[in-house]
This record gives sequence, structure tokens and C-alpha cells, in this order.
Amino acid sequence: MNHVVNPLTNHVANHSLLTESLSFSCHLGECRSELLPLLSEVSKVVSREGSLSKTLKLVLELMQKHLQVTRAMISLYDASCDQIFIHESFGLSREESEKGVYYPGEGITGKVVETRQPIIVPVIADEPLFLNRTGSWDRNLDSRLSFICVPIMRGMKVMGTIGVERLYNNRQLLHLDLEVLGIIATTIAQAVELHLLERAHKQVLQAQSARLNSELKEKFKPSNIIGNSKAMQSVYMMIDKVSHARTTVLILGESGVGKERVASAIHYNSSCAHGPFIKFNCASLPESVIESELFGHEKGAFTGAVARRAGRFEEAHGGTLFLDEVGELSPAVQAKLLRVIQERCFERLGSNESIKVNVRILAATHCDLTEMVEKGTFREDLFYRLNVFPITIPPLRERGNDILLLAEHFNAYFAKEQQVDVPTIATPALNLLLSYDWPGNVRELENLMERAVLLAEGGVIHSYNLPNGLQPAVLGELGGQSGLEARLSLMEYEIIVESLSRHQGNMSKAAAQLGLTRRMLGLRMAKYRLNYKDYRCGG
Ligand SMILES: Nc1ncnc2c1ncn2[C@@H]1O[C@H](COP(=O)(O)OP(=O)(O)OP(=O)(O)O)[C@@H](O)[C@H]1O
Repeated sequence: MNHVVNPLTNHVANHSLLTESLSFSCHLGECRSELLPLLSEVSKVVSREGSLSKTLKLVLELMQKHLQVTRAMISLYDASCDQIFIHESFGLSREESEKGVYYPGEGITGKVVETRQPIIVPVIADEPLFLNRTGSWDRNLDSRLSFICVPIMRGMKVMGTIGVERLYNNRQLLHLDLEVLGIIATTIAQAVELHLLERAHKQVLQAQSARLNSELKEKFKPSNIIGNSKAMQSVYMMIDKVSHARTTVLILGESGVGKERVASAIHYNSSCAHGPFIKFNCASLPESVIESELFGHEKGAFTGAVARRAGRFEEAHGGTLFLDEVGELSPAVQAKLLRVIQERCFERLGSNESIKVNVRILAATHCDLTEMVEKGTFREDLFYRLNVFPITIPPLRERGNDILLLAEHFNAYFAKEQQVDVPTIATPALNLLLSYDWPGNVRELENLMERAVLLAEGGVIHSYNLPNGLQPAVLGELGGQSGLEARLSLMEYEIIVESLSRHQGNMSKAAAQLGLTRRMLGLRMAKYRLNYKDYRCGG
């Protein structure tokens, strides 16, 4: 007959099966004392530091030694996928162990997780609930084996199970085993819980980083670097040429021209695109912190170093490290950086152990490094190591119509973000954008367009929706105007420019459209120093 017994509740786990009510005989007390060494060793193992696998392996070894089990497995319950899988086992091959995956309620292990109650199967051969999913149990060889399975619990939460197979001797000893396994389960429960929490956290991080990676990949494809100007075409060609090599690249250009975008494009088009892309701004931190941020530190390396920490170089292993504002590095860090580039190894602060990394370095700066080398503020040897493949990004004022493409791109982007229809950019506003000098480059244009989309009226971005700095000098010179007066002037200016543009500088047509005489229009144009010739085709 089949006996699947739940000794705590005396309930039968599978409802078709019989419950056995068992009484413990007094000689169990004698056996208990023999089990004390096992339990004390288990608690010692658990209190030691180490990975959960290492701890569980040692616990399994102790179980084999003291309980004479034939096979044993410690399974963990992963609530995120609602599955139970064997984490460590003894007496099972790797393949058998990998097959041991159950849903709650499935087989004996699944039942224990579902009911959170232990189960004893006195004779496996007689038990239809026993699935033998791992395939390790052999009907001929193992016909006299029993199976005991206990839950690993923290409070009311089930974390997994401990299951053992052993030769059936008598029912009382099975109950003793079950008691011992219950104590072991309680002893390891905290370590198991910690492991499961870390695992869940890692899964969340991995999912986030996979999502971010695909978003970034999409965002930083060279096709997503906006601009078709000739100046940018040669930048794209350089990106294409250098991406697949592991060559160090030095990206040069004024602030806000898109150096970081270019660095990302190189990484995401390289053979290590699946690896990490770590950005580090060398100007963002005080000198004292930079070294430990880049190279990491050991516990106690300096006041406040409470734990060992990996630096950016280690984080970037297998991928790319982008060092922005490299011209800001102190001589000490320049020397260390030179060594990493030359030898690919470094030491954490407070350690003598050399760490080797496989990292591609991309560096960027708005500084004139050649001049810095001449002045002695930047190491010449480091400069040559970084300057293997320089890419210079032209400033926005040299990119011609890219200004308009970028303006339209940001217009659409911010309209979407602000959940409004994409406004039209009025011709006078476009003219202002084209004639401005753009000291802040693409970043300045981006910020300005964000504001303009907010200020747009009736679905149009007017020239007066752009900052004062962009307004024609003449409007400023009109001086003394403020409030309504200034605004009316801006509007008048814009309407005249718009009309002249539409009629390609034909003053008669523009005047007719505006309901003015040609003379009146001429006077107003003079006020704003407008010349009809500037609006002729190709003029
Ligand atoms: N070609 C481009 N297409 C679309 N957006 C761009 C382009 N170039 C730059 N940008 C945007 O402009 C801003 C500035 O770009 P980025 O940070 O890459 O410039 P940078 O040269 O690295 O600046 P810094 O010198 O300050 O580090 C970013 O928000 C970026 O997304």
C-alpha cells in the first residue's frame, strides 16, 4: 500500500492517499544525541561566508556522511516564474539535476511547496505521485528507497525544499530523519532567502539593462545622429571605419556638438556592442575621487572605503569605456591611464594585485590637447596613445542646413514629449535659427526648441518664441521698447519677413498681401533694416 504521510498535520498530501498517524518511540531520543554533531556542523557551515552553492554543497556532504542518504537535493522556488528547480544535489548527475524542474503541486516536491508541509514516502516504488523527473531513480536498483521532503520556510514564505532518498529501514527512523531535515531547512533558510532576493534583484536589473540596451542601440545608431551636411558625412565615414576595430578613438569638438553621441555610435556598431558601455566624465568629480572611481579600491584603502569596489575599468570589461573631458585629468591619473592603455592592467587602490581588462577606450575633449602638451599640462605620451584615430566633430555653425534638420527633429521630439501636435516653424524663426552663431551647439539648439514648443501659439513657432539672443540686432537697437511695444515690433518684423519670403522679395506683392502701400512697406522695412534683395530666389 502507498503511504504518503504528512507528519506535521497528519494530512495526506495527495488526497487519494492514506494518512498514517505515527507515534514516536522513546529510543529516538538516543539517536537524537548522535545527530547533534551533524546539526552543529551544519550551523557552522551556514554561518561561514561564501556563495549559497558552496554552503549547500557542504550541507549535502554532511547529510551524506551522517544520514547515509543515497541521493539528496536542495531545490529553490523561484516565485517570478513559479518554478522549483534543483539548486544543489548529491548522487545526481548534472543532466539529472537539470531535469529536476517542477511547478508547485507537481510531484512530491511540488506538493511540499504548495502545501508548505513535509512529506514522507516510505516506499517510492509504491508511490504514483513520485514523478522521477530527474530519471535518477531506478525501479530495479532502488525499489526499497524511501523519499523524505521538507519545505525550506521563512515565516510563511516557502523558499524551496530539501529532499532525500534513503534505504527504507523503519518508519520511526524516517520520522527522525524528517525532524533533522526540518532543522537543517530552518538553519539554511535565511541564506536561501538572501540568495533568492539577490537573484530576483539581478533579474530585474538584467531586464532593465536589456531594455535600456536596446533603447540605446536604437537611439545611438549613426542613422540617428541627425544631420546630412558634408562636414558630418565625413564623421559618419570615420565612425564606420573605426567601429569594428578595437582602436582607441579621440573625439574632438566644442562643447555640445555631439561627442557622446558619436562615442555611443562607435560602441553600438562595434563587435563588443553587447558588452557594457561605461561613460565617465573626468571633469565631474574632485581629483581625489577620480582615481578610485576609475580603478576601484580595496576595503580600507582610505577613510570611508568600507567595502571593496570595482572601478569603471573593471565595469567596462568586455566593452567600451568612454572618458569624456579627458583633458581635465590630473598628471597622476594621466600616468595611470597611460599604463592601462599600454599594458591593459592596473591595481585597485590599496592593492598590489594587477587586474587585466579587455576594454576599448574612447576619449573626448573640447580642449586643444596639442596646446596642452606644449604647455606641459597634458602628457605627450598619453596624447599619442589617445590620438590614434581622432575624429573631429564640426561645430553647428559649420553644418549648414543640419541646423534646420535638427530643429525639426527636436520640434517633433518635444511635441511628442509634451503631447501636442508638432508645431510649424515660421520662416522668420527658421531664418533666425540659420543666422545665429550657436556657441552652445546642438545642446543649445535642443534646449531652445524645447522652450519654443512650449511657447508656440496656434500651432506655430514664431520668431518671437525664440530667445532674445537670437533676435536680429536691429530689434535690440530699437531700444527702449518693452512689454507690449517690444512684442508688437517682433510680430511686425516677423510678418514682414514672412511676406517677403513668400513673394521672394517682390515688394509690390508683399505690400498688397499686407494691405499696405509699397511706400509704407518700404518705411517699415527701413525701420528693421530689411532688404528685399535678401529674399530673392538664391539671393
Ligand atoms: N547629431 C545629433 N542628432 C541629435 N541629437 C544630437 C546630435 N548631436 C548632439 N545631440 C544632442 O545634443 C546634446 C549634446 O550632445 P552630446 O552630449 O553628445 O555633446 P558633447 O559634445 O558630448 O557635449 P560635452 O562637450 O558637453 O560633453 C545631447 O542631448 C544630444 O542628444
